[in-house]
Amino acid sequence: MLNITMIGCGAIGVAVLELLENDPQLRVEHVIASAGSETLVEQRLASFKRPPQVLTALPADARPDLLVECAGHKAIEEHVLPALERGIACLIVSVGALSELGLVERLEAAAARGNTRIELLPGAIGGIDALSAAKVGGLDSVDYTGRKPARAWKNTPGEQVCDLDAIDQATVIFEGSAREAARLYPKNANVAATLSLAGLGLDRTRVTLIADPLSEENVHHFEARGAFGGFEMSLRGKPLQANPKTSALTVYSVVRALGNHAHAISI
Ligand SMILES: NC(=O)C1=CN([C@@H]2O[C@H](COP(=O)(O)OP(=O)(O)OC[C@H]3O[C@@H](n4cnc5c(N)ncnc54)[C@H](OP(=O)(O)O)[C@@H]3O)[C@@H](O)[C@H]2O)C=CC1
Ligand SMILES: O=C([O-])CC(=O)C(=O)O
Repeated sequence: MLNITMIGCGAIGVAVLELLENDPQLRVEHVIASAGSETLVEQRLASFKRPPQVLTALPADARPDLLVECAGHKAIEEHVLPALERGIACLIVSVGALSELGLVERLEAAAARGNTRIELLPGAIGGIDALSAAKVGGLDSVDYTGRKPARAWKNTPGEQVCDLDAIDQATVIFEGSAREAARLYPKNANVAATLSLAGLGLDRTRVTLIADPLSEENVHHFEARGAFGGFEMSLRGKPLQANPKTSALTVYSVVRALGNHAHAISI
């Protein structure tokens, strides 16, 4: 059985815990919450058969088999880097954090010192296997468009571009590089960063973000061209009720990745 520590217990974290409850090979022992949010998180976990212990930092003597981040960009610096230094393998969903200059190199150095690994999860998108394989032969272009219902762009710079409550048609709120998208939209452009890191890099991947009042889905579309040929994919994700910014597939992506570490056959 794998002993897991989970960072963050919001929309993704709670849904992952629900799905893992009956897996005898995976056990989340600790959940790391933001300081001051411990009681709230304990309440969220009250109905679980064996709720994980809620802490604000990994105890010095704790040695989980895996640490999985489901919290947000700041958690990478705060929890993932120190865990890697301690030799704990980490899985992360907040891939957009790697858009900060130098962070990729710091994560690699921490993992090398800890003799461990960091795994960037596909989250709300698919096709990362094909895109990163295509990169081996050389890519010419990768274009990504993220389209979400208008409410998913609340409390983002999109509010300065248009009135999200008043728009009656799909409106482009951002065009630029994946690096800039991930910086400006930390809760909405992790997919842009993931596609970039698998493909052409954060500065050469072109990103368009759209607020669409007529859509109920988070639609991720990308097109890649290169020596391998061409590849186009459109994924229409259902948003989580607990957080309309986040697609349900992100939860399943975490559960799949953890299962692949624990089960005899991985796919
Ligand atoms: N790769 C992908 O495809 C996707 C990635 N994501 C990433 O996943 C993150 C989480 O998504 P979601 O669960 O929907 O968001 P929620 O806001 O519902 O939950 C995040 C939880 O993490 C907690 N948290 C935030 N920072 C820290 C920290 N430093 N240490 C411990 N806990 C922390 C928050 O607590 P509090 O509010 O009390 O700080 C909150 O309870 C997003 O911010 C985004 O970066 C999301 C969707 C798709
Ligand atoms: O969940 C999604 O649809 C994608 C998302 O928020 C992100 O890319 O950060």
